[in-house]
Amino acid sequence: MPSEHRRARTTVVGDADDRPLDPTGSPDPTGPPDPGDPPPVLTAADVARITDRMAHQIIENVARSDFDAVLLGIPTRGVPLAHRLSARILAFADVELPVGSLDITLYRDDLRLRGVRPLGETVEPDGGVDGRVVILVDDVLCSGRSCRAALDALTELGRPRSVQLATLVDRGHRELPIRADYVGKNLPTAAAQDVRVLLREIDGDDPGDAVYVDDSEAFGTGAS
Ligand SMILES: O=P(O)(O)OC[C@H]1O[C@H](OP(=O)(O)OP(=O)(O)O)[C@H](O)[C@@H]1O
Ligand SMILES: O=c1cc[nH]c(=O)[nH]1
Repeated sequence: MPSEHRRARTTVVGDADDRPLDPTGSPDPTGPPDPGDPPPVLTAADVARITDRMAHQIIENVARSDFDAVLLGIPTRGVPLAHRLSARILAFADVELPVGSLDITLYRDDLRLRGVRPLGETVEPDGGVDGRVVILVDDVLCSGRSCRAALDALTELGRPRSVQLATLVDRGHRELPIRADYVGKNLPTAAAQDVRVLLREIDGDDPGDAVYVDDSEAFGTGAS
């Protein structure tokens, strides 16, 4: 298993793609880097297909608001996902939703538990957030604490008309009353497992996009 890649925990989402996963993985080139590694639960082709479906769902929904919506990625991997969704929405609907990013580090309720972390970047989307539909984008939804922190961080940017949440994977294990409006894949997982999302913009082309479910025991802490 490539130790340089982040270990994450998960279960994925939707009007989610709930088709059974192929336990043997797929022949997609996004295979595990080491021969002994388990295959990814989602390959690059799966991630692309899921992203396209989420883009269509967002189009259907924000059309009701005259597309007065922005996508705000939560660092780290929510940011490239937000850009991908915007690009696919442009391709499908010929509408360009502005993209920004929202650093939540200082709003987390576990700052002391997690130790020092570098600050991420907050980038206000073109036109700001006031009075608009803000779609928070993240790669994994688990406890909901990151989303809660994002809602607090968002108050620094303005007062949206409404806030929605899009996540590539919902692994359950919620600790707060938070749900996603757009779920790529529901991945039921044990609490001790980690869902690890790799995206080529952050993690490079080798192996490229992939989602793994790891047994945290096998990898030490289980921290993402
Ligand atoms: O619902 P939660 O339990 O809060 O978990 C979800 C969050 O955890 C991961 O981020 P992480 O804090 O590991 O930071 P990273 O994105 O920079 O890796 C993931 O990217 C989500 O943002
Ligand atoms: O990225 C993450 C966050 C929480 N839990 C996971 O399994 N992965």
